[in-house]
Amino acid sequence: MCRPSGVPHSRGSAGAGSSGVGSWRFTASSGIATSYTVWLDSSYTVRRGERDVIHTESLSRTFVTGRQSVEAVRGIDLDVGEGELVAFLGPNGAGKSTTLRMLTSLLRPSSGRAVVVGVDVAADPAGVRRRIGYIGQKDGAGHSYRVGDELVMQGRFFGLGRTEAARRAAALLGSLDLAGMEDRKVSSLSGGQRRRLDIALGLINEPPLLFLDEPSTGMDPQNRANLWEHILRLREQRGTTIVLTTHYLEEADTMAERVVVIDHGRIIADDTAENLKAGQAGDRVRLTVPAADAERATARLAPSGEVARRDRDGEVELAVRVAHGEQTLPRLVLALHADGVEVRGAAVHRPTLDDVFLSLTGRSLREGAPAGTVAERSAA
Ligand SMILES: Nc1ncnc2c1ncn2[C@@H]1O[C@H](COP(=O)(O)OP(=O)(O)OP(=O)(O)O)[C@@H](O)[C@H]1O
Repeated sequence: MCRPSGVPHSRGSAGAGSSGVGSWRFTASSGIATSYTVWLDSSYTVRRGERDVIHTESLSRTFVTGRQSVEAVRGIDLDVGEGELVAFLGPNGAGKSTTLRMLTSLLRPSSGRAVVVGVDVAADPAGVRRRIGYIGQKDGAGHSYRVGDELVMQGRFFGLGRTEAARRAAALLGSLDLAGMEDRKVSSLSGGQRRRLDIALGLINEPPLLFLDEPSTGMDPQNRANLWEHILRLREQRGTTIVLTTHYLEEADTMAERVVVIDHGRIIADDTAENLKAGQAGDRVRLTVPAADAERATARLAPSGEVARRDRDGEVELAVRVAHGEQTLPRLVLALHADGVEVRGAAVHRPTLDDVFLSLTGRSLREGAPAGTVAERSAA
């Protein structure tokens, strides 16, 4: 386990109770921590919905390297209440990780402010770190340690008794598909296994506010499901507030109760996935008719909205956006039948978050997504 100097080993300043110590990892070139797990006052209790645990005002970050300047985050205003599960969704380079790193005090904002669990990130970064958990994109475990020892040690640093630390370690190893690897050295684990160990290290202290930067990237579906089971149980049992970034549209759609869509460093939408899909895209009804009936069918569909047409092999597929596809489709089919149109095929396409992004930006989230993430999931 890596423990740089300056990491507080003492009790937290706010809230009673003990605080644990986490591990840090620094890149040699920049000195910026790229992955760490942090500590919290273990007695810090969460009362869901009582207050905002995150509040930002015009939060911004510009990177300047040589003559180049990148406005990674441009004025983010965000409030997250206790117990919320929020996903940051956006294409590569949108500013998700930079936002997360400012919220976890790893990066100083260039302007604006962020208050996390009641503490200003710029004024008291150590105070923020005492109260949160963070699972970064890169591995944070000490490579020469054994897996079981690393986890128990981490639990002990958080102030857990040996028995409790061992109990939680065993439970995490089991549910993250690492059972039987207790005695293996971290360095001998595969990339995916190491990622799961990182997650276990981040969860062992059951922090009240947990940040996860692309937690499931690279995991197979089974391990992703296990991870989510853990996260959701933690939330249910402890009221943990969870903020994560993800490339998986499906993950944001089904797991997060709130999706914050980020593009070019700005929040461009912030709502439940259901509302985003209903408000931005609507359902798409597709009907296949003989080419000879296409004109009549188009005239019938036109009052619902713009009709898209695709010709193929003597048939025409017509598509139109409607508010409630499943209710609208039978009515449309009956009306077309009454008009003498032969309907050869009919389907309702529920919008995805990619449709929402497309409708907001004119671009697909799939463009530029890393292999195995948005592109693959969307194609499925
Ligand atoms: N240390 C840095 N120095 C210079 N530019 C940076 C630095 N960190 C991030 N950037 C730039 O800031 C922008 C936002 O990056 P960020 O990592 O926040 O995006 P992201 O939405 O998390 O992307 P991804 O999904 O690929 O992880 C990008 O253009 C990126 O190249």
